[in-house]
Amino acid sequence: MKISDIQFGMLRVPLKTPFKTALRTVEQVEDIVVMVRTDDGHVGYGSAPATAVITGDTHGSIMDAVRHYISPRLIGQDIANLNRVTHLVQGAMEKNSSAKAAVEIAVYDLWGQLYGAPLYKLLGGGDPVVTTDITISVDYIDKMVADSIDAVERGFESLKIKVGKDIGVDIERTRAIHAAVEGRALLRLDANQGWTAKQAVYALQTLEDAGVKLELVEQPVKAYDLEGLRYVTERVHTPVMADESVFGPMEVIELIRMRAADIVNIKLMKTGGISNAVRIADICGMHGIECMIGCMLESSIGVAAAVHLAVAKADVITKVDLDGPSLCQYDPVTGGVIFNESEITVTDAPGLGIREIRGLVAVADDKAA
Ligand SMILES: C[C@H](N)C(=O)N[C@H](CCC(=O)O)C(=O)O
Ligand SMILES: [Mg+2]
Repeated sequence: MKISDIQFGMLRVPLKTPFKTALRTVEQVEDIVVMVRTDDGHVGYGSAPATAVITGDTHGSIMDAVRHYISPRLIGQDIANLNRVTHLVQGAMEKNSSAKAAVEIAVYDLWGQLYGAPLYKLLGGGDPVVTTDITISVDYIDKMVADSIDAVERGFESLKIKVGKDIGVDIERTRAIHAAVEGRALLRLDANQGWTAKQAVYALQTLEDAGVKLELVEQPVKAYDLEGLRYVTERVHTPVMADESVFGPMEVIELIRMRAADIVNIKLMKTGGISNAVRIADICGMHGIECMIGCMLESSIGVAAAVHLAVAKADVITKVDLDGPSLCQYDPVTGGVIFNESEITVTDAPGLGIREIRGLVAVADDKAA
């Protein structure tokens, strides 16, 4: 099974409600879909959103990276040599993690198809169901409380509450949601870099003193501020999770060396795909550090790959934030992973199991090769 061609499509899916964080507001998912074709007629699917404020990647940069740097190295490569192929993807250029992720996801899809096995089984197997949280966008307090109650009534047992806009209002937001859901859901805060280290300690200690128990706080300070992250981790009882501060394995090793956080958020769009995500899970497992598997605001194509990884690495990946598809008005993908609110189930279809993607629009000059 040799790679013969790589093509693109654009997939847009409207959200149920705007997605708002300290970094951005988005009204629809917009993914570049990568289709890797082989000489024996198979196609592997991958995708990447343009999360420029986090990864630096745009739709244009994703397509340019695949077209001019990654694709020329892959044409003619045999999918059976998975490690060689992923090595070529990772070494094609610096950064551009979303482009690398989209291609790697498609390659792993083909690897599963080659052996007629679902990806999670090739990655080690596991129980085929995972439970995700759901994001509560940062907004007026009443709106966030209403969204939280609605999510709990829909069966979500963990809420990922977006904060990081205004420290005083963030404390009030969290207290109001805590009071409204009355222990019916775990509360995770994600400040998306919106606080200083001192603000974070103040906010978290205030909430702790008020009896607001949080499962964790995600990325309280700027991505580059590892000292600040450690400052917070050392001063609060609430477990601190690194998200934007860590992309690949080397950054995770440094984070662990510094003891800067308690938990690591693995996202395929940061790691450049599955090969480095597996490495991170293994590094964290060796050091007794728990991981969350997260996603960007993206469609069920890329998230499906993250679900397979979560199933196979459930010993280390103990927390799941794969709610991208749940935030969409519909799932354009047929086959593969089944997203049903908080419950996500992998099937035993080969690879990712994707049979059809509705609404995929061709992009001009779509040939990556
Ligand atoms: C969608 C997911 N629950 C989430 O919140 N991810 C964000 C970044 C998503 C984005 O801006 O596209 C995060 O964990 O920071
Ligand atoms: Mg985050």
